[in-house]
Amino acid sequence: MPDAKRAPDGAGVPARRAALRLLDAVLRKGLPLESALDAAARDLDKAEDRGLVHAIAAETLRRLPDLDALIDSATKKRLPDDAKARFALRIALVQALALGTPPHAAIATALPLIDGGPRKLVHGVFGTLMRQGAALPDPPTLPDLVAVRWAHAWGEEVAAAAARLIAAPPPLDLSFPADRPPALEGASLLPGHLRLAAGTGVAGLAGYGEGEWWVQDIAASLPARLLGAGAGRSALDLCAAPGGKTMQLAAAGFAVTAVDASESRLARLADNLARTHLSAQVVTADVMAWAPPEPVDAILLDAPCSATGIYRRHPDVLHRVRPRAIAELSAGQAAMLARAADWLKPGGSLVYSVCSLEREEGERVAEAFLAARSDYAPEPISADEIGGIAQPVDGHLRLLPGTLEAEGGADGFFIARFRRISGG
Ligand SMILES: C[S@@+](CC[C@H](N)C(=O)[O-])C[C@H]1O[C@@H](n2cnc3c(N)ncnc32)[C@H](O)[C@@H]1O
Repeated sequence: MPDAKRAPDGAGVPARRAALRLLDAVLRKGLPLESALDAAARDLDKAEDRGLVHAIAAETLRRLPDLDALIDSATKKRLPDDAKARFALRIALVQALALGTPPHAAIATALPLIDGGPRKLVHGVFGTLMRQGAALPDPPTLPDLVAVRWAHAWGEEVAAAAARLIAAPPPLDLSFPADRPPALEGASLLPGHLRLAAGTGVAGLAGYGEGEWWVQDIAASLPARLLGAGAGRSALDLCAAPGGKTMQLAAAGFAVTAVDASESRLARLADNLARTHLSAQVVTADVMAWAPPEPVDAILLDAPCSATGIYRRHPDVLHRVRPRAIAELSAGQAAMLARAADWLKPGGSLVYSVCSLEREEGERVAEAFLAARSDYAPEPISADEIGGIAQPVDGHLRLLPGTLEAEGGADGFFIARFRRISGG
């Protein structure tokens, strides 16, 4: 409802209001950035305005501890975390210091967000920081909880690499059938992979409409590769949408059944298959309630997870994923893996993957699975299978920040492969 007392918004203000709503949805309500975007930007029609809203919110989330430290350095009394004045200052500062917005435009479009609140204070803090020549540090500072958790799990150097990788936008990785490389310039780190510069627009790129390739981080392309060639073999792709791995499996020749609980995400999977002229049987179902009609030769379970491994593209995970959620997800992953394991033929391979940087969702799930299932054995992954881009640990792949850093990095992932040795 329009606020009767509020002056009409000037140019650029609705996008900043939407950015404030989006940041509030992530930081106060704990919602994922991507799923909160539509509601937050509901009154913006132009794609460029929505793009600006996303850019402001995502960059604020990447730089939050440093933005807050600047704000705190210039206020006598600390502004509460959820104060509108703090949100408005974050939005103005991130634009002026990281997104190249002229400072006068950054503050002019942020002040109306305060609606009768402490405009003078916000104006004063912003002005002081600009006069002082305030800058954001490089690399950015990780939120304390994440820095401590990752340093504890993986060591200080990995946490430091994660901070370095937040500063630079990730490159654009494409996947395609290995025997049909697209005519594009880029670095190929594996067969069926091409890496293009960060910021490359997808829609205008040659071959998109023709379905010659799909966007997929190189780390996310590894699980399907580990199931090998598919001619004459059946595969279940569990938790499949939007279908990056389904397309890989179909391109490798598997007869794929792609299962996912989300209709909207499966609609994207169907579009992706149509665009790339690949085929799979698509099933809308909860993996915990569904079962296949007969056992299959290969299974890929890309389980729902905290997604902390994709913090570069989805920096909201740095702020909203808490240990309790990780524990709950881990229990769900273990239950899904136990169920899926009954659907594999003896001699078949099962790949379990999560885009998570938490041991609880990776190593711990794999260990507990092997301890509980005498019909399964590890099927160790070798570095040669993945072109040496990472070194397996105990036969599993653990991709940490720092992997391929000189080439632009890779998402954080855990991937394990098991072989069914009996039963079925
Ligand atoms: C990590 S994403 C999958 C990404 C996908 N494998 C790809 O490569 O494009 C996890 C998926 O799990 C699905 N999911 C979550 N819980 C599920 C359940 N109980 N049964 C089936 N799918 C589920 C979500 O809808 C989501 O699409």
